[in-house]
Amino acid sequence: MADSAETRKLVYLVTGGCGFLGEHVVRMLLQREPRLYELRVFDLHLGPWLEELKTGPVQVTAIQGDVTQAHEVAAAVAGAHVVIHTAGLVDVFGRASPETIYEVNVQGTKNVIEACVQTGTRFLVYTSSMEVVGPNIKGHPFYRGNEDTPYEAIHRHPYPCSKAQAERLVLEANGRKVHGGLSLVTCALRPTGIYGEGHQIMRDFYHQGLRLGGRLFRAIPASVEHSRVYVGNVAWMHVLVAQELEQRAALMGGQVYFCYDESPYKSYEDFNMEFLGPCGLRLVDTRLLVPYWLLMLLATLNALLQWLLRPLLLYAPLLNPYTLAVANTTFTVSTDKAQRHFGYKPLFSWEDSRTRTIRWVQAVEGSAP
Ligand SMILES: NC(=O)c1ccc[n+]([C@@H]2O[C@H](COP(=O)([O-])OP(=O)(O)OC[C@H]3O[C@@H](n4cnc5c(N)ncnc54)[C@H](O)[C@@H]3O)[C@@H](O)[C@H]2O)c1
Ligand SMILES: C[C@@H](CO)CCC[C@@H](C)[C@H]1CC[C@H]2[C@@H]3[C@H](O)C=C4C[C@@H](O)CC[C@]4(C)[C@H]3CC[C@]12C
Repeated sequence: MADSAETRKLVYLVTGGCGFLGEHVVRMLLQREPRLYELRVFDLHLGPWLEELKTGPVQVTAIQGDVTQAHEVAAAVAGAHVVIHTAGLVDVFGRASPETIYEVNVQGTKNVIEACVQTGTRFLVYTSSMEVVGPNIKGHPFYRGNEDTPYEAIHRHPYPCSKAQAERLVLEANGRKVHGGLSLVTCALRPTGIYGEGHQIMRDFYHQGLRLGGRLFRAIPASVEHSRVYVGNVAWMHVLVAQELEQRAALMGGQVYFCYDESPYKSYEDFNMEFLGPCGLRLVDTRLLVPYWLLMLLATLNALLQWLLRPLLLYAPLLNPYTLAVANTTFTVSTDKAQRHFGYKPLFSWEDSRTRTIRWVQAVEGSAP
């Protein structure tokens, strides 16, 4: 497509644009949205990599800001055509207080919605999560489910509760009149566990394996399957939704879409080994599964230690009763809703996604944990 000033007229805002997913969304927009005139990247912590993007044809505006501050959000949103709201506090490890998680995930999302209404921005894409659905506190499996599969979505943990509340707010806002009299069009994307370049938890597992002499110990039975999705495909879905919302407002407005691709269904650990294996780690003899009661004991002990040590230091290991429950419950998605509604096809094959992630883990090798 011609790269003329006439074709470039849209202003996009990406909140959380310097996070794991946000950075991929930002880069994907620059590659795949030829109508882009200005790209605003809003984050609490701006990445130095943004500088290198400022030399291209699109005006990249870095905005250091906090979604919990309504005036900062309103200033960033004013004049934007589309907002992609990925900013969030992703914490299932007890690093932040429940109040802070709600403040960022729920109040932050309210602020984004109100800013759209006040300033006349019509298109809002929200990054929700599979956790809005499950796994639930009863540990019910969600097997090859889609957006319409009945499931008891009951949660206690602040992260899924906050994402569920925020998603509801976004969907309820669909159709609200914005400044200027037109209607707001919103929708929510629900990624399953995202992986790929920049995935902090993968990095943590890798360093843990190195510390254990190149070994990881299987904790979860291989039969417990999870859906995972490559970050590049999640970013691509966000860009496609943003591009299609105007033309297909009646169909897509107020809808939710799981994020999916061709990544295989596997247990969380077996899936991670697809990348960590080629980087020299091995999962110790599959017959020597750590017994579940022992894991539960360790997880509970970790939670207790976290509570006891809180006045002195932050102790937030990967294993706690909540992460154990999530890891130990099947949650797999099988749907084609995104394809039917806006023509989504994964941009990256499983082989591409795997190769890119392995290359990234190999580059992480030697870097500080
Ligand atoms: N990582 C996953 O597996 C996964 C899966 C499903 C959904 N999600 C959702 O995707 C989104 C992005 O997650 P991620 O994995 O990239 O996390 P991340 O922590 O890497 O990115 C979140 C970004 O939001 C920013 N942020 C946090 N608080 C902010 C605030 N108050 N104001 C402005 N910016 C703030 C952070 O600085 C960070 O750059 C989140 O909304 C998360 O709930 C993530
Ligand atoms: C029992 C441990 C022994 O190896 C393994 C613990 C693994 C857990 C740390 C992760 C298992 C499942 C992950 C979650 C899932 O992939 C989906 C998510 C949704 C998203 O919105 C945020 C991240 C996460 C909650 C993700 C977090 C890490 C796990 C609990």
